[in-house]
Amino acid sequence: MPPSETPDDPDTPDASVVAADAANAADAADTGGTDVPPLALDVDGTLTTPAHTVDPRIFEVLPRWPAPVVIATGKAFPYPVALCHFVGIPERVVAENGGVVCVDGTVRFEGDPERVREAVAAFEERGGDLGWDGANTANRWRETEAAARQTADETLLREIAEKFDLDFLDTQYAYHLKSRGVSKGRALLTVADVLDVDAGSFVAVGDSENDAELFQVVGEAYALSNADEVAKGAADHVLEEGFADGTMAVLSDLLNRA
Ligand SMILES: O=C(O)COP(=O)(O)O
Ligand SMILES: [Mg+2]
Repeated sequence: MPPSETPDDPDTPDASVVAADAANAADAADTGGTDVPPLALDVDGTLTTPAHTVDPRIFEVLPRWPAPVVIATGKAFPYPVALCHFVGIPERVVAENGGVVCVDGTVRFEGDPERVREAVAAFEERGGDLGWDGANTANRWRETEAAARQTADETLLREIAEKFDLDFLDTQYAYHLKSRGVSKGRALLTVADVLDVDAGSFVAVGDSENDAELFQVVGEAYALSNADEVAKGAADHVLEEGFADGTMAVLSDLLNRA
């Protein structure tokens, strides 16, 4: 098993130590004395293990983080909401690559879902298959864009995206068709506005081309070692560690710096 798959690898930060540092920083924040930044965290490839499961260390650290934590993902709306719920942090989420923004009791939608529906219909008319099973949980609750399994016909999807003036994204986990201009970055500006926090004060961690615009609006951006070239090119720092190991290393470092 490679080191990045073992949560208690001695080279990666110990969750209880980072959680204790976060709790101490939260105490300091209560008395106005910490510079721990707000976070914008991608999910797949960032809070997960190479086996696609959520790394349990985040359950210890994120609830104690002394500044806002925004979960920013390409997944459909219910997934990050459920993650926040079960981690025990406020529902501050960007879903569908920026198509949905939910923060502190408000929800906003971006993009043109009708055009995406038409594009998917055209894709299917041409014999394309998004690749999901009958339950279609990947798209069932999707409000603004469409996701396809990476078994889907990429060439045809790209052609359809072009024809309908949509963006095609490959996140390493799925293909997406989304409205142009919609992005995790634009969505974070909305979140920051609602929270009345400067977007430039956020630190972001991510792994794919759908994180590139996010990296551009935050103050400091980290790409994990498992990131694609677009994400690495857009980041301020490229980490040696991958997946949640890398994210934990960033969080530990941010607490030590504050
Ligand atoms: O839904 C995807 O394709 C990837 O999701 P992510 O943005 O959380 O990595
Ligand atoms: Mg990702």
